[in-house]
Amino acid sequence: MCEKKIHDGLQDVLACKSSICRIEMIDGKAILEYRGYDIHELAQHSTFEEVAYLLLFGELPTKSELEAFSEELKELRELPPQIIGLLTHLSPFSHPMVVLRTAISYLGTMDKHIHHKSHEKSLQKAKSLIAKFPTIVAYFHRIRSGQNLVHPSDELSHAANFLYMLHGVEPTKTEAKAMDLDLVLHADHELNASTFAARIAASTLADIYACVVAATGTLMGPLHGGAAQKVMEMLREIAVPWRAEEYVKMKLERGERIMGFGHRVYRGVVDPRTIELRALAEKLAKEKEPKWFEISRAVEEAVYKYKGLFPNVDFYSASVYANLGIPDDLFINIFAISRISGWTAHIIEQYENNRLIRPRAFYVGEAGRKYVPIDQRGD
Ligand SMILES: CC(=O)SCCNC(=O)CCNC(=O)[C@H](O)C(C)(C)COP(=O)(O)OP(=O)(O)OC[C@H]1O[C@@H](n2cnc3c(N)ncnc32)[C@H](O)[C@@H]1OP(=O)(O)O
Ligand SMILES: O=C([O-])CC(=O)C(=O)O
Repeated sequence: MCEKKIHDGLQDVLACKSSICRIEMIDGKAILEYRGYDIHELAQHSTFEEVAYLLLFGELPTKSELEAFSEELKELRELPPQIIGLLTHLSPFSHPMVVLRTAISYLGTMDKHIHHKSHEKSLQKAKSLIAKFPTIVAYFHRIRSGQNLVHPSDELSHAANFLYMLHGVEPTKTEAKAMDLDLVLHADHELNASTFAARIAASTLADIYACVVAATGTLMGPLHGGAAQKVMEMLREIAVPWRAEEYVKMKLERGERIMGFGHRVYRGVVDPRTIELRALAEKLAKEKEPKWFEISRAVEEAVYKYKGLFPNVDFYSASVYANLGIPDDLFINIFAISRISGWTAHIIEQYENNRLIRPRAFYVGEAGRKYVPIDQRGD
């Protein structure tokens, strides 16, 4: 064991084969593809429903396949009354990500075929989870803020329907498009921590709900999906663009991390999603509140100046969500609403080409100690 190299944080370790998401650095530029399709093209032309289909089935849908898939999702949106009951019983002060993972677990108790892992059954469960995530998040938010539930609309897309259920009014075209684009950009990202957690659980042949709970819990951490909420806290603290440089300098001098910057894979290169999200944040800023985007730009410049780091996917998401009227503590949930499509695609891939994931640790503790009976250990 001693001579073997320890891959701290599993950096650059290839842990499995996958045909879902490709990240490659070519000529100093990052390429990101879902199932071989470039993220910029998907951002420009596709919808979340199309991308979810692509991730799950491996191919872009035909028009009729997309219609059927979208209809299926619509039919699966409503929650069983037991889940609504659960949402009303949970503390309104719980973090909505804790609520989401609790609701997923509860959904598992209601699935009579929880352990079935055939391709067809797993796809069915995946579609149900993708369809229900926005409803869980929107219902909990309305319950905790004492508002009536807004039931899913059959007329609206996945993204537009989420905003409708959350706010109780139909979003404008710009808002619906912005939400949809954000969901497209967050849908998958290879072996990020939450997807890896899902795959580890899947590799034990645990049920899909257990895998998704593992992923949801992992996404919540501030070094992963939790960063977007922290970014918003930072933007609020900075409050005006001219304070950004001084704030960043002070944080870096104290050895603190700036949330929404740095990435395990995109080192010294721009995350392609940032380009799309920055443009989206700018577009919304022109039509709505410009402040968050202006502060974000100033932070981006300062972090590059003092640390040479680029923003990651969580950074501009914050100002996009703020301008869509989404409360700060729902930011991670929005990530999950999108990423459930990637998680389930990876879980299915793991089930179908499985080997238990079980690395080793390099032991650094004491060895071969002699057991001392408790009455001989002193006080
Ligand atoms: C959806 C997502 O999960 S995207 C990531 C979201 N997370 C965040 O935004 C949290 C802030 N970012 C970070 O903490 C990190 O960049 C991570 C966790 C994303 C990646 O961590 P690692 O790959 O382990 O980065 P690592 O620790 O090797 O950093 C390399 C160098 O950049 C610095 N660095 C990395 N991120 C940051 C940051 N956000 N602020 C300040 N310095 C940073 C490190 O201090 C280190 O500097 P040094 O070489 O001078 O010591
Ligand atoms: O890939 C990662 O480590 C984190 C990330 O950007 C994501 O999950 O979208």
